[in-house]
Amino acid sequence: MNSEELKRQAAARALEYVQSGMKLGLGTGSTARHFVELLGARVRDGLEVIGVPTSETTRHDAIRCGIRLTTLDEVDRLDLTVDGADEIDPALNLIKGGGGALLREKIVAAASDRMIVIADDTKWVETLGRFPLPIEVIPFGLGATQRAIEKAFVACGVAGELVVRKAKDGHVFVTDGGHWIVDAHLGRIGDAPGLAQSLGLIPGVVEHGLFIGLASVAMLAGSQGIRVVERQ
Ligand SMILES: O=C(CO)[C@H](O)[C@H](O)COP(=O)(O)O
Repeated sequence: MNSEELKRQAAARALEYVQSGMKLGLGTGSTARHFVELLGARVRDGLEVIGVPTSETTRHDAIRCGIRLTTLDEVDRLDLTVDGADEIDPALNLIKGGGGALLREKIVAAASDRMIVIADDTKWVETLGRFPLPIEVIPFGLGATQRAIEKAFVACGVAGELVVRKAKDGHVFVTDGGHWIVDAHLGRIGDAPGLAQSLGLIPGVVEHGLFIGLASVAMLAGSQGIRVVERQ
């Protein structure tokens, strides 16, 4: 089975948790797109849900699939968010933001009673950090922000290169919120909650891709089937 089929299987399993009447957070990325497409098919069969997309890309996908949309200004809490991840550790802490949507993804996940992470099992790691950690920053004062990030790294016992993310056309990648992303190549993050806290205090850092304590369940698709891991 190829990786797209595995992602679709994980998405299909998450769909089993969706009930009519739910308010849903709709994630971003290739795995989340499978979920949106499968959800759209159920909506066309009569399932009644309303969704909040985590990116402009997902908003367009959801509209194409016939899913009714709302915003976090119009609804208070969401019942469930289903999203992908770049890395998942045994505590269900995540690295997200490979697709650049980490800010809206975190706002939506934090407004949800439950977050299900869907992925193929290559995303499962013992310790976060092999995947470069996305940090969304304000372009103004980038040098000062980067120096503050490096200081936080030293205090948290990690080190690695910071690279301003570029789009495919070679220009700086700009997020849906108009910010930039620096990817931190750390290799290993021993204390992800500690680093998350330190990065959150830096002026100029809008958000970072460490999702601590947000995911309740992970659905990991592999050649042996789907492993469901619940947060302890
Ligand atoms: O965080 C994300 C986007 O910001 C994605 O969920 C993450 O990058 C995983 O993407 P994919 O399912 O394509 O591997």
